[in-house]
Amino acid sequence: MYNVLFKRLPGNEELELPSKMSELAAGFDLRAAVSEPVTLSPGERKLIPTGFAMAMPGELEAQIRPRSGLAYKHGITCLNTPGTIDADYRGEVKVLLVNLGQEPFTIERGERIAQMVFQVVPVVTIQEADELPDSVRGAGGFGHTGV
Ligand SMILES: O=c1ccn([C@H]2C[C@H](O)[C@@H](COP(=O)(O)OP(=O)(O)OP(=O)(O)O)O2)c(=O)[nH]1
Repeated sequence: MYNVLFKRLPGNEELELPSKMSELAAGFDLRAAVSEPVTLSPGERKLIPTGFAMAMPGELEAQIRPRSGLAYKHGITCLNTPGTIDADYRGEVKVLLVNLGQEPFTIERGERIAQMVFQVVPVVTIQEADELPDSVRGAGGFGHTGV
């Protein structure tokens, strides 16, 4: 169990904090903190504020992921999915949405636009090496086993 601190940014006191829509949902839904409705034309991308900043334990990251309903029905997704929120980031969490649909899409204040999933990040050290251990795959990749 991890405890994450959320701080509402000024002007967003009434906005609901990220929340799970069911007990076992993996993601906390994020709400748009836009001051007025924002429209994304087809192909357009915009950085949408969430109205909060946070502090999580150092071993965690948070991933910003699209909501499947918005993607399926309207072609709205996160351009940089999954967006990475670093444990030491104290700025406002933002969501980079893009409209891959055929129609303009308008985002209203408070609308659930994406979800945030927390993950433990393994501690990794980088060690330079002249040789790498053999493996069955070797250097094969990018479809070398067939499509
Ligand atoms: O969807 C996102 C992605 C990132 N961030 C914030 C939190 C994250 O910790 C910071 C930096 O993100 P990232 O490392 O992906 O960006 P960068 O392009 O490498 O920029 P930087 O040089 O600031 O690390 O921006 C968001 O609010 N939303």
